[in-house]
Amino acid sequence: MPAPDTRAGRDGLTALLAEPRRAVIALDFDGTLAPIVADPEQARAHPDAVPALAALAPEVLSIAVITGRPAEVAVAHGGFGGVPGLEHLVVLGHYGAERWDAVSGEVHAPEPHPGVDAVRTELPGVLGESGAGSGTWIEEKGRAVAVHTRRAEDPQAAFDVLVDPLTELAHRHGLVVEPGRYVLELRPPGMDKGVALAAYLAEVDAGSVLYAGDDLGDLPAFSLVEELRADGSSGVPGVPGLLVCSGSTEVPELSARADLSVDGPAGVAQLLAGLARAVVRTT
Ligand SMILES: O=P(O)(O)OC[C@H]1O[C@H](O[C@H]2O[C@H](CO)[C@@H](O)[C@H](O)[C@H]2O)[C@H](O)[C@@H](O)[C@@H]1O
Repeated sequence: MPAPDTRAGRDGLTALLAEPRRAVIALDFDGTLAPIVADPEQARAHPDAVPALAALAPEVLSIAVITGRPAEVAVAHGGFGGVPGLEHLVVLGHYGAERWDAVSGEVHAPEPHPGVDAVRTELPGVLGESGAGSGTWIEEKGRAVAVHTRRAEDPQAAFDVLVDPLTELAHRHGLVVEPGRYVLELRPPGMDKGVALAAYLAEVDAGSVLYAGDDLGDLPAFSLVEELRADGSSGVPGVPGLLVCSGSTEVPELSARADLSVDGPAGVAQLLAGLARAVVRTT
């Protein structure tokens, strides 16, 4: 097991290993469990990720995937359905607005936000006027739409020219812009990965948490874990936590906040497998 760089992270890992049956393992999907690829349709979980999750799951309180993807898409691309060991997996999709659980195999979701239809109609015109250029394309996500620039000649330049017009379009229809790795998503407000993780940890009465992510959309979950463990410093029992960055050169903000950085999805899978071995030894 690699040692976390911070005291708080080492405390989080110690708590997790001391009482694994009270630990929640929460993970982002793209860039954390699945390597980044140019076409989101082709993204799949790293081959070592699901076996590691399946080995770890029976030893901990629960495992949750918290993703910007629609829940069903993450389940399909992750290959999470029907896996022995993952019978209680939960996938919180659309930043927590949707929920799939392996027990029922069903997705629960709120009513669609009317602003998404309006944005969908206007988006091609806004993109055409923006000067973002070829290679910029729209991902249809049902409850949201995302504009990707990874395939543009200059992905960062295309991203930069889109920020203002897409923010204006989103706000005009009551939506927010979620920036990510060469992607700007226009989605309903009111939910983020911190809100989703807080509700989930309370629901299962977690005694510790590990959160792993790679992108800006994971920062609210990082903040939540930081808040929960800081509670312990004021005399109120806090929740120990370990923040893991699935490292890339694209998002330095995450590694700066993490207790432990690993080498992308391969490193995350290796960490999960190491945790599984460690908790089996201690239980
Ligand atoms: O919360 P996540 O699970 O990290 O999902 C966030 C976004 O991920 C996807 O885009 C990212 O992955 C693609 C496939 O590797 C890559 O092509 C793209 O550049 C990345 O930004 C997904 O397509 C988005 O809908 C999600 O919002």
